[in-house]
Amino acid sequence: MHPKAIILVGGPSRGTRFRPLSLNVPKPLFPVAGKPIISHHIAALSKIEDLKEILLIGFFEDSVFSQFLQDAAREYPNLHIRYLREYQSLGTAGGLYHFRDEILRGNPEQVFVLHADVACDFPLIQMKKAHEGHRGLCTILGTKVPREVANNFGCLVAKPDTNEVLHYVEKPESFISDLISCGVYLFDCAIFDEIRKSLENKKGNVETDIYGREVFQDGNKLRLEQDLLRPLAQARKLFVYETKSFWRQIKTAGSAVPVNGLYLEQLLSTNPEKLAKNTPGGPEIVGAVYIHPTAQIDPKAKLGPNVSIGPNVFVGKGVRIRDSIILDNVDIKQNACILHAIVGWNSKVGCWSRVEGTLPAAHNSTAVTKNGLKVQSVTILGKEVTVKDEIVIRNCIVLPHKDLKQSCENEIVM
Ligand SMILES: Nc1nc2c(ncn2[C@@H]2O[C@H](COP(=O)(O)OP(=O)(O)O[C@H]3O[C@H](CO)[C@@H](O)[C@H](O)[C@@H]3O)[C@@H](O)[C@H]2O)c(=O)[nH]1
Repeated sequence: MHPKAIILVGGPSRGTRFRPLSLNVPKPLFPVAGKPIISHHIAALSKIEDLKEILLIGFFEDSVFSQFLQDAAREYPNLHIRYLREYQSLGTAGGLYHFRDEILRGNPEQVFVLHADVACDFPLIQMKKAHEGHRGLCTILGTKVPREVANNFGCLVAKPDTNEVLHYVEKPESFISDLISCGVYLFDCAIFDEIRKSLENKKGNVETDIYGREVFQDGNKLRLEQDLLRPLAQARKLFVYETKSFWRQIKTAGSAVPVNGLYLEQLLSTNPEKLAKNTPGGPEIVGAVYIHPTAQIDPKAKLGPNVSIGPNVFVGKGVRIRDSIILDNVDIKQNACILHAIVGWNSKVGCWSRVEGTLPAAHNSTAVTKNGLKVQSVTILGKEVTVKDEIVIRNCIVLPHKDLKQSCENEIVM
């Protein structure tokens, strides 16, 4: 079987919850565990036999992905990776339909579709095996989540013996199931006939643009979930493959911290040579820590677990960093402490200062409630923020280019 793959990368307007980080980098390219979010998708896809082509579909400007595509071509010379731009947001299935000729070129039999904003170990080979063992048109990756958060996702009710999906309900109002869709699918290419059918059902909402292309009237995008998966479940053509391994959405900027930790933990068991080690005369490393080769870490610093340090970062004597992402060119002066935080590009943290979020993030949430108010549990410093010596920044989001001269807590610093 010869499959292709699509990564739905979305577009700029959807990155608002990812602020302030999305002001400087589109979310799909934000680095977790030392590489852009979608590089983790591509690494998993590269292991599928006979998969030669990956299409990123979204509505960012073309230039956004050009450097990334050049780097990916060097890393995966056998994969053809391209970006296809929707002229406007067409919805999660609209882009698939719009680019159907590109997708079907070369007659693939199957197509993987992956949301860019999820993190997991992408058990694609196992999904493919399961898919080829049943008569469905789609196998969807599912996972169990705590009951109280299940309604934020696409919920699945499946037959336990056959994994056939009996009901699919997108973000239901009341509890239906704790088995949810992970945003990772494997479709037979016959799915394009189903998309055509659901398009015909929406016919009243379709117009033809000046180029003769079918477009959906604004607000009537073609949605993979409601317009395709739900009817597929009704027709008994949808099956679930449940993962017992980690899975997490990346919606808010703060959610990058736990995702970074999950990918680092995965590296610890699969490729520990990519992680930092304790060496004589080196800094103290606890658990899974990634350090870019160009970063300079004082031997008296202590890092980890769950820390990623980007290129050209300088970490001074006595610094303590845990559960954090430190982006390129950051300068952390001696005895500073960074916990549950993201420190943006070119920022500076002064001596003896603390930049911290108070709690490890709960499952699929980075907000905690204090006196009835929602506060951040991760502190995020945007690009080029300066934190003066001996101050404490706790549970704050700090927009780029701010100069913090006094301590602050539970604030959005604009
Ligand atoms: N190309 C393109 N991509 C899009 C568009 N709209 C969304 N996306 C991409 O599609 C993915 C899903 O985004 P949302 O539409 O925001 O859906 P959601 O709230 O994340 O929920 C979806 O994902 C959950 C798993 O993370 C599912 O549980 C849920 O059922 C649903 O499929 C993201 O990667 C997003 O960038 C679009 O118009 N065009």
